[in-house]
Amino acid sequence: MTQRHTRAAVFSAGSWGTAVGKIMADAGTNVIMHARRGKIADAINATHRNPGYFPDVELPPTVTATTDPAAALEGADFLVLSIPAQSLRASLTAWAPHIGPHTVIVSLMKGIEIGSGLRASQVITEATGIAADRVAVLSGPNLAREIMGGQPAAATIACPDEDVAHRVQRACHTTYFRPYTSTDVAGCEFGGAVKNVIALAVGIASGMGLGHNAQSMLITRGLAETTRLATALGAHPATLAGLAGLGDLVATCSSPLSRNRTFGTHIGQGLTMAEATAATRQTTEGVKSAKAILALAGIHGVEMPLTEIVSDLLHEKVTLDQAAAALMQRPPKPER
Ligand SMILES: NC(=O)C1=CN([C@@H]2O[C@H](COP(=O)(O)OP(=O)(O)OC[C@H]3O[C@@H](n4cnc5c(N)ncnc54)[C@H](OP(=O)(O)O)[C@@H]3O)[C@@H](O)[C@H]2O)C=CC1
Ligand SMILES: O=C(CO)COP(=O)(O)O
Repeated sequence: MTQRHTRAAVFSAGSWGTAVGKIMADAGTNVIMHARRGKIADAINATHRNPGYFPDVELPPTVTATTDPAAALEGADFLVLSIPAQSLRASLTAWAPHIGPHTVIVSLMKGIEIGSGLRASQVITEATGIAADRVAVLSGPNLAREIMGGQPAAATIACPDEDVAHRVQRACHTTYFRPYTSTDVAGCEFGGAVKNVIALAVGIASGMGLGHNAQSMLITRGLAETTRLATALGAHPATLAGLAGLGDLVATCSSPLSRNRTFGTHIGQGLTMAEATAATRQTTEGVKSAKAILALAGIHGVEMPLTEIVSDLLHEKVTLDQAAAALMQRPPKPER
């Protein structure tokens, strides 16, 4: 008897969805991408390339595409979700009726929902009624463009059910992609969401012409405030020192491939929010999540001075010089 191939439905065919679709196909899974646009789905089927995001990279033949959510989800072992975090709840309302009773959900999203303050995995369980132990999170230093080029990378896969995390790990393990497992879902998700805000801060500093000392200060103090928030909300501090915390923070804050860092650079160079938004074509989660993260910090009494100043800059409440002065002139304190 021939063994049935594992099947993954990847929603949607943007940068990271396409890269994870390729990883899973390279790991031996049959992948079906759900694209919003028929043009993208048709091109993937006809040319094995995604012309909207990576026209130069050939996808394995086991990657196909559709615009029909029911067809994509039929018989899926995994539903991989990779859309902007703020659109997740509304999208799930349409997709949830097609999710099978045993399908494992894998969230790739790095954002906090405005209004509810929920992490993506929490939005998924709330919007679909699926139990948390069927929802895994994949997070780490994973710039999609590098991974599409076959460059080595690692990530953390977190799920309260270790067996589920191991299943996802097996489905994503390739010669160039090395996933580790964890049960600390909150730690992974806060690491991923807050680092986008810190990458905005580092981009702003870089755009202002500030040097590596200033950028390292922001990365390090950014990690301190990420850890404060995450641990106040139940995360393990070690997770924030791992791939989904420090690892992702370093990659995103250092690389010109990061959309968040690049957006920050535009702001630091003096572009208005409208101009920076117009210059950015892809998802920039930190811009939206800053507000939600700050609200969470307020509720839980956690000090997040960098997130606060980035949020003020994004809402054009302070100038760049005022923001820099406000951070440097905070009262002296012990390092923690
Ligand atoms: N890119 C990266 O390197 C990484 C990204 N991530 C995270 O992955 C998530 C997705 O980001 P990424 O793939 O980069 O974003 P992209 O902007 O590259 O792609 C977004 C995808 O979502 C679709 N989409 C956009 N708006 C909506 C909406 N309102 N409803 C439903 N679908 C929508 C887009 O469709 P269409 O093409 O038709 O517009 C596209 O397929 C984010 O949370 C990000 O933080 C995590 C790790 C790495
Ligand atoms: O999360 C990422 C890398 O791990 C991608 O970062 P950007 O969304 O800033 O491009």
